[in-house]
Amino acid sequence: MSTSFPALTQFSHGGGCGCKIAPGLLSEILSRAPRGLMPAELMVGLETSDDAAVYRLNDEQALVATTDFFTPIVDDPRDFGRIAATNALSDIYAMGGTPILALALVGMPIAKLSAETIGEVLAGGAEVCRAAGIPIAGGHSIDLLEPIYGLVALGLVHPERVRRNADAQPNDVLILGKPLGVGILSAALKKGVLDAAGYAEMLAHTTQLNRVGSRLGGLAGVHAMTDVTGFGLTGHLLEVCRGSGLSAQVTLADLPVIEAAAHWARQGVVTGASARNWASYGSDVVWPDGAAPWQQALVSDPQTSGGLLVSCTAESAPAVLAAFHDDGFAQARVIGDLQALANGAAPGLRFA
Ligand SMILES: Nc1ncnc2c1ncn2[C@@H]1O[C@H](COP(=O)(O)OP(=O)(O)OP(=O)(O)O)[C@@H](O)[C@H]1O
Ligand SMILES: [Mg+2]
Repeated sequence: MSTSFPALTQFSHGGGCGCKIAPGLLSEILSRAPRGLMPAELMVGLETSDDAAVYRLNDEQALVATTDFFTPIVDDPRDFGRIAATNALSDIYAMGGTPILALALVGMPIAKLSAETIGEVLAGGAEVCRAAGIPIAGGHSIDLLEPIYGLVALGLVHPERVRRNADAQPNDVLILGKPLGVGILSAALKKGVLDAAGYAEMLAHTTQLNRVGSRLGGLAGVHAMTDVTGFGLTGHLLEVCRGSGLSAQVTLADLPVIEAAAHWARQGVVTGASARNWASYGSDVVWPDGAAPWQQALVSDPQTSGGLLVSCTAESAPAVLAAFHDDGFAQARVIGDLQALANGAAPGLRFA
């Protein structure tokens, strides 16, 4: 961590994916906008809150398009740039796609931050795009009160390898690629109680590219995929359930968890966004009697640059887990499954 730059989180009211507008309010806002055009080539649009738009170019190729930007979640400018870029590319991988190019989105308080500091943020983003094998081919930059950074990301995917969040099938198992808790670690950082090892762990997870998604899109048993970000595991899994018309069961004891995050959550160190997220899930979530409040904070914890959530057949689960493990996602594991809806029941999620 460099010390020669001003601490970036002092400029942000809430960092990373924790500054996303909560799902309930977002859908209310979006419902007020007139419905846009729906060309036949648009394979994935707004309707199921999916990770990216997908537009069929020809029989072999579809364009995947997404954008993500947010305020600083860490103090170090280069680390902030790396995390934001890794997060922005994640939605391409979550559709089964491969990124081809990015544009940078930059808003910075230029009276408070030097060109050198802002340049470090951009260098962090450039480092990640280079690792992902793509150029940053342009962008847009404005003077703003709070720093924001992110990317427009474009990718390609074979139309048959597109993995929506709405195509999960009954009896699929659910596999989560990264452990939960980076939001809790960011709350500990903001409180000044996160040690160097905790910071290193947060950075390791948030800068790990979800590249394995391109490979998973090619596995026949993989029906649906999304990435877990600002709405927490519960929010993004509910998007899968609603889009697919299914109910989910998740076993709390099977969740991969960052140990330091469990420690801080038990002490009550959590983000404000987790309570907002929880409130927005409403009655679609059944919570077991006796489960601890820190576990509730964990399943609603906003994950900045979180893991892929895969819905696949039980037969393909070993191959999915092997792909994750090969790609360095050591803590990927099965966390639950999906079932058809009972007569008249609404899509929902039950924790056990
Ligand atoms: N202003 C907006 N206009 C149109 N669509 C929007 C707007 N803001 C958000 N959306 C859409 O709402 C949905 C929000 O769902 P969600 O946050 O899970 O998406 P996401 O892009 O996968 O998030 P993340 O980038 O954090 O993974 C997405 O489909 C997104 O494209
Ligand atoms: Mg997403």
